[in-house]
Amino acid sequence: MALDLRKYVASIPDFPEKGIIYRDILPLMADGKAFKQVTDELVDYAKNKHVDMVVGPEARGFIVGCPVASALGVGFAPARKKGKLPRPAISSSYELEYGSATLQMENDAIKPGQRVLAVDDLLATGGTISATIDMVERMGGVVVGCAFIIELKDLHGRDKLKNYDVKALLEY
Ligand SMILES: O=P(O)(O)OC[C@H]1O[C@H](OP(=O)(O)OP(=O)(O)O)[C@H](O)[C@@H]1O
Ligand SMILES: Nc1ncnc2[nH]cnc12
Repeated sequence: MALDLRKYVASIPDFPEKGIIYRDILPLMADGKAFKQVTDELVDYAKNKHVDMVVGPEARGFIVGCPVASALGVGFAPARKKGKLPRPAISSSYELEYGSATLQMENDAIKPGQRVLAVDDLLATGGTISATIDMVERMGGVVVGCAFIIELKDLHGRDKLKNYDVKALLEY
């Protein structure tokens, strides 16, 4: 029987700043059955999309994106926080719920025409996933879906993703 994944998300008030309710996926990842169900549900969403590559932003996008890529039998390309990649990289900057940041990808991580699934743990303002999509598209990739465990509806991240197919397993 399917688990109620909401029970595995911890909600922590006033982290990392007063007024933010931090939605913590680590309890979900710590439970093998819940983690597998998340992976299976995201793979199910992606399986008819003919995905060639999965991309995910550092850090929690790696935790969720890697098992999905592996289960789909495709590669994973990380979008890393600035200054971590040793080879030539492209950059994209963005604002988020608490602060701003720059992500980078190796400039040949996606080949022109590749069909890309963007994966992250959580959609808030949409800044992180939009920066990731921006880099994929500048390399010639085609984003065929955006998949999240959690969507924070009040932050309207979906408004930035109007041109994309979006899937979130849980809404807050
Ligand atoms: O939709 P947005 O407003 O961009 O927010 C969502 C992003 O924020 C969090 O990452 P964070 O930048 O806190 O980094 P972390 O994964 O390293 O904790 C989360 O994992 C998403 O990547
Ligand atoms: N409220 C939140 N909880 C966890 N991660 C986040 N990233 C952006 N907003 C977040």
